[in-house]
Amino acid sequence: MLLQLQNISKTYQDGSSSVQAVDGVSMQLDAGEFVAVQGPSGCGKSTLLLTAGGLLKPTSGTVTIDGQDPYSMTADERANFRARTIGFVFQQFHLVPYLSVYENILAPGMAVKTKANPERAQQLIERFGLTDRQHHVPAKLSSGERQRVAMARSLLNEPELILADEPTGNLDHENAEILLQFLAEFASEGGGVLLVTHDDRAVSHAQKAIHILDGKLTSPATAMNPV
Ligand SMILES: Nc1ncnc2c1ncn2[C@@H]1O[C@H](COP(=O)(O)OP(=O)(O)OP(=O)(O)O)[C@@H](O)[C@H]1O
Repeated sequence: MLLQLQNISKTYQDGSSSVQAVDGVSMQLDAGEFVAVQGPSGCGKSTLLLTAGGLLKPTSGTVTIDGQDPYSMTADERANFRARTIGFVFQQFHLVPYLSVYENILAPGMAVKTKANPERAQQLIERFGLTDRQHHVPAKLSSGERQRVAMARSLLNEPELILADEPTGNLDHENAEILLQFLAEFASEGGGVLLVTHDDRAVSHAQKAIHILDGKLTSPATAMNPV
């Protein structure tokens, strides 16, 4: 099993008030699986994804990625483990504005010193149709191109798992389809994909859809269109 969440809860403490964003979520994801978690704004999707990705420690519960608990590691070990194991794709792309396409794609290699890999960055640039754009900074790109850069970057270190937070949120239909097909392809080649979204298009590419409401899963996984 690639990813396992056991009874995950996350409460944000905001002064004297607290918000329970995730409330007792358990789920698992196997290699080769593409699972979509769907729910309305504010229901805890991003919190769940950050927790699953070793970026936000849950208040209680256990996260296991590839047999390891990222929150039992030191911060440095966890950062290295994340960089080797997980690719992240976000709605807002999170590209470094002053780096070129090529440099943005190569950036995660810096986090994993043994894997900095210019050849792989070039292969990804070609695969994602960015050859003519590789020396541009993100501001010169379309939204679809920016998300393809983010997708290429997420693949640099050959992760086992991709975690995607509303990745189609800023894309038109054609670019959303391109992105979702890449995610489906990644899963069909043996990777795991966990996508959180309210976009029905995204869900139709997943093998399973899980619903979340007020921080709780509301339905068991149901089979969608098999990839
Ligand atoms: N850092 C924070 N501090 C306090 N409350 C937070 C924090 N981050 C999120 N929340 C609250 O936790 C709840 C869940 O937020 P979260 O962003 O996980 O939901 P979401 O389903 O991803 O929403 P959206 O689809 O709008 O991005 C919301 O009530 C939100 O206001």
